[in-house]
Amino acid sequence: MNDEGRQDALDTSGRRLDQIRLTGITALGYHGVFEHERREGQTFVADVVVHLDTRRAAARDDLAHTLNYGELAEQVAAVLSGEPVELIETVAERIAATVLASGVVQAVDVAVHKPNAPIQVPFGDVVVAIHRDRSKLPAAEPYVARVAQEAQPVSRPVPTSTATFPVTPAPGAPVVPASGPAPAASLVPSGAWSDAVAPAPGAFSGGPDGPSTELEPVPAGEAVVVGELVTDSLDQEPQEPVEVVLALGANLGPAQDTLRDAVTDLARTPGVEVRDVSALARTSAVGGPEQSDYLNTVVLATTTLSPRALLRATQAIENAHGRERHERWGPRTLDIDIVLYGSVLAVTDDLELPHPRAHERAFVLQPWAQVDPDAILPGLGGGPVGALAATAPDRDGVRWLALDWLTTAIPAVSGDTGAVPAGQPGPEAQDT
Ligand SMILES: Nc1ncnc2c1ncn2[C@@H]1O[C@H](COP(=O)(O)OP(=O)(O)OP(=O)(O)O)[C@@H](O)[C@H]1O
Ligand SMILES: Nc1nc2c(c(=O)[nH]1)N=C(CO)CN2
Repeated sequence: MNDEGRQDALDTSGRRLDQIRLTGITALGYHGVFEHERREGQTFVADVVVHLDTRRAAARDDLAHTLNYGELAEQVAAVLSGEPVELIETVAERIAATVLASGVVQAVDVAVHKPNAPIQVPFGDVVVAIHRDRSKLPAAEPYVARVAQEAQPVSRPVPTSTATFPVTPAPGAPVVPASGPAPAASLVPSGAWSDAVAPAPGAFSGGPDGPSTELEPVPAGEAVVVGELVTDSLDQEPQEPVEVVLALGANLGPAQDTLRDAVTDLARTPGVEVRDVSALARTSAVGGPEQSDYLNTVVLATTTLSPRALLRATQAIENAHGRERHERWGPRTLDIDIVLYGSVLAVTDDLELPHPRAHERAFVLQPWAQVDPDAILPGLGGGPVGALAATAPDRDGVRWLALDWLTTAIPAVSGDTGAVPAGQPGPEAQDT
């Protein structure tokens, strides 16, 4: 909380986000529990604080990279005067959902005031104030004004991508040249790979003929723009479940328990199905300050979430386990990296696929090779995972792999940090 009682929102690196504040948006609305409130209406007032990174907009002096406060005011007023509901809590959720529908917004504070509420004692104001972000999503759908619905959605997403992204267009999907109109949400067709993004060979052990990632087809009749910045396809849900590889690590607190709970959390995440979990590796820390050993594991899963929704889900699990970001590669209660998302290769500000350092990390490659001996890592520096593990610079730092760690406490993993004397294997551990 800051001095004014508002909550500061942080970016994924733990830094305070910028804010756009809009206060005193006023409209006549018909919300309320009582019949006379529904009939006569009354004044509702909203204050909104939008948390986002405004640097890109400022650097380019371009409204397309931030939230237009004029549109924001209209959207909020449309919710206030829109479809009546009983509770101002619901009104606040609707406003939050509508604001968060913009891809540039990371979090939002909403306060809804009802200064003339039917309260039978003298009072100044009654306010419901909420904070919502991408890990605590609003309990409402974004609001779309009825009249505007056909012509233009009120909550039009703002393009956020920094790199094009490979998409296999559906057979017969229309592709128009760069001069075509830019829709709010469209896909970049294959054949227009940028330097940063290229098609990858099959992921998992499927090799080149393995599963490929098919994202949503371009709806018939919808235009596609080549080369322009468009809504990022990393936000698009796949048509079919996609195989993903997640690397988990922990070296603060009860690391074995945390990793086991994190696997359970992943398995409970809607849209994620855990298929297999590797042995637990005890590894010496790579990079960063001097710190205790890590416990590492690799989870094979399938997902129907978009790449970025999966990132949000894994970050929410990290946060739920007390993840704090102080210094690069510093000690942590829990880290979950997305090593692979199907055959997708992408480089954007917030998500890189495959994980850019997976190919050189024995603490990822060894447990991965244990659970999937035929696995192939696509992309730059990629190759058979077992071979990469054998030559990775930190290979000697992998001390042991414990097989039954999900169901059995590993006696060698003791104390708060999970640290054990160097080289000491657990009872059902394999020396590496
Ligand atoms: N494939 C990926 N998986 C997870 N995070 C990613 C990925 N690609 C990019 N990121 C971004 O990396 C940022 C930093 O993540 P994190 O703090 O976990 O890094 P780290 O674990 O300290 O370092 P490293 O990325 O080397 O493992 C995240 O906020 C996320 O947006
Ligand atoms: N052994 C080990 N070293 C690390 C790890 C990790 O999980 N295990 N994670 C890091 C940043 O993600 C940096 N260094």
